[in-house]
Amino acid sequence: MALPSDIINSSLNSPSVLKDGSKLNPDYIPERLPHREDKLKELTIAFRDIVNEPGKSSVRVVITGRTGTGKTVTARIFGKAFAEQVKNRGIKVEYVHVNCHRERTLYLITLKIAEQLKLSIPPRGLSSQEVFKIIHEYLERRNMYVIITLDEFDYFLNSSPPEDIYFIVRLYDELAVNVKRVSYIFIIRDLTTLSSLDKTVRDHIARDIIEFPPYKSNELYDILQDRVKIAFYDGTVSDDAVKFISDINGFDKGGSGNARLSIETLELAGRIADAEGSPIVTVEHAKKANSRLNEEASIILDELNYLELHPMLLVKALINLSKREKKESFPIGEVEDEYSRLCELLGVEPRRHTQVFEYMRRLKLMGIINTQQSGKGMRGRTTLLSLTFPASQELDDYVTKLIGALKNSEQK
Ligand SMILES: Nc1ncnc2c1ncn2[C@@H]1O[C@H](COP(=O)(O)OP(=O)(O)OP(=O)(O)O)[C@@H](O)[C@H]1O
Repeated sequence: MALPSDIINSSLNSPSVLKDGSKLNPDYIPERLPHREDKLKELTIAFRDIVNEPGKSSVRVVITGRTGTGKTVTARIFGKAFAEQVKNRGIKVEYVHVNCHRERTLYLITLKIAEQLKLSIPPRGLSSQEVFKIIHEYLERRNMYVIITLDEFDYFLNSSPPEDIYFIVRLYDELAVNVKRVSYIFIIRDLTTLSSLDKTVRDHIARDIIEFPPYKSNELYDILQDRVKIAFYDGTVSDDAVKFISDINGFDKGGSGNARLSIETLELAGRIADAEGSPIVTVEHAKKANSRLNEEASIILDELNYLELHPMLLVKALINLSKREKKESFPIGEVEDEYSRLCELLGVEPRRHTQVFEYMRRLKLMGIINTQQSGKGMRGRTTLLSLTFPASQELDDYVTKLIGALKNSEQK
């Protein structure tokens, strides 16, 4: 039997298909952005007034789209490249990227902006408004402009007091200045978050909306091939493996269109090939990686087997809405309406509201749905529901089949 030290040594020396795994890291910023060139163009057009008429207006752009559609990476690449290009034209622009999920309050967001501008702020005693004033004075002194991306802005809208939302978006009502130096990119996964906001606030956010559609399989293929070139040794990844991953995830083929998940699958396929001592990543490795990553989803499929008819119809209502409206979360009222419609179609009596509420609570405990409060707009809060997994065709078929079986057994 081999000694542990021998095993460790030989494994440390064993060859790998990966030349540089960091290129598959979710935070890695690639040099090229296949299939997002048009979005870079749209962003440039939206922000070109900073160059044409500096200081005249504060640009606001919303980027929206499902998870893994390249919203963050595109904003980052745009910001950096835009700042570099306008420098050649004599305009100083800094790009700042803040994740509102990590920086959960207005105060923390403001500090993060100051930190990225390399501005030192006294640790205590200042309000967010005062920090913003310091930031603006700093920009003014240096005759600079800043593009601030507020990523996962949904979280900020859903969890902040209205006065903080008001402050950040209506900045120039609060700061008495002539030259507008701050512009924003708001990244919002689900646009329904905006609908609960007061119109005067909403109009300051949603001026220009750029949608990022889920990727099709040929698009994922190009994105993956780019990563294969920089992360793997030449010729170590079979074309079939890349094709399999892009087909399984391509939105046009019933997948979620998620580039992050596709890259993650590619990486895992590489690690599986290494673990098996294979010099090539084959389609089998890609399949294994895919099913490992889908294990969680399959646990959920198992859970679905135990649902009764009415909670199952609520799941189906959410699947229908997600597919029809190409969004992820829906106000509870909308889900109930779709549920009632389904009941009518099936000729069953819909359950009362309180009972539906109870089912939703249970579905949440089972990890099948997520609930979230919508923003505290003037029109009050509402609960937003979403599925914890993509509403794929496969899942839809599965749920439809289960509903049919439950309906039949009820009739017997
Ligand atoms: N067009 C593209 N070319 C190359 N890589 C891409 C492209 N689109 C997305 N990616 C990569 O896919 C991953 C996910 O992208 P990103 O984080 O930008 O998605 P997102 O839309 O912001 O997702 P989320 O809503 O979950 O935050 C990252 O590793 C990113 O580099």
